[in-house]
Amino acid sequence: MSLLSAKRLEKHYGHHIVLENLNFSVEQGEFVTLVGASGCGKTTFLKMLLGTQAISKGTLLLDGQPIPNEPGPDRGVVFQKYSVFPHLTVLGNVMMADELHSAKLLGKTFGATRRRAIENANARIDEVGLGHALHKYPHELSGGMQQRLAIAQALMMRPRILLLDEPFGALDPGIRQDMHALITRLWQEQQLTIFMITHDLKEAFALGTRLWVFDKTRHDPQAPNAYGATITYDLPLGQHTDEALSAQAFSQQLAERGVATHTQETLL
Ligand SMILES: Nc1ncnc2c1ncn2[C@@H]1O[C@H](COP(=O)(O)OP(=O)(O)OP(=O)(O)O)[C@@H](O)[C@H]1O
Repeated sequence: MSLLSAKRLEKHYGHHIVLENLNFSVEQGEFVTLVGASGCGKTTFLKMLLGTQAISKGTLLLDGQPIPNEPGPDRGVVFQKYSVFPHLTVLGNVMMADELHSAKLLGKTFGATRRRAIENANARIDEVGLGHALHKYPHELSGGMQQRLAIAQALMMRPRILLLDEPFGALDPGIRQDMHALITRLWQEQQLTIFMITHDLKEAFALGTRLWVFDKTRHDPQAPNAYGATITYDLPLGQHTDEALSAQAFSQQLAERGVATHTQETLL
């Protein structure tokens, strides 16, 4: 059985059809990169996987069961910005992920349970290379360090699925390379299944094992919200290809077919 699967999945906001006819199955350990024009519904898709947006039609299954319509410890998420709490230290931020979860089950944690949570938080913080910054606040961290913190927070509950919404979009190219190495290491070590939105096709090729392009196949100029985007390309990505060249060739192919994504602007 696939980890995640969808059949004729749709998402509407009122009369606005954002996504339609999504069909896929994803196995554990895949790294799916998602590209598509701004506003085509990529974040909405991640929110359905996270459980903060309900599906409108069709099926979306996790382990063969309808995906719960609330976030759970099996799914972690990192957004481009503002994922961390500004008034909490690095340790406080990562502990918060545990506290939010435990509070739902047991109320506040004490004693041995809390000590275990602190040990767990320290381990996650070390994993992302922030062990030296345990008691710093987010405003004292660089952009890259803040995203490392957001990743540690997302991994605190040991999720199987990690959802990344343009997590490196605001970072400088050099820092991005470091973050690519980090996310690749965590993906491999923790056997995560990752869905990552990016506007950078080179990044999509460099990190993913599979690339999805979201686009509309039907348009009505009189009613722009009548049709939603779907997955128009589902491309397996080789691990040993020249990512930059492959990304450029694919970008040209998209341009020839009139698929508008931001990615072409950066590549062509
Ligand atoms: N909660 C909401 N209620 C109503 N409409 C929404 C809601 N969230 C998103 N939308 C609309 O759904 C469409 C898809 O938005 P979404 O953020 O999923 O796109 P996106 O592909 O992630 O865009 P970007 O690449 O710019 O982040 C947009 O038209 C947006 O305005």
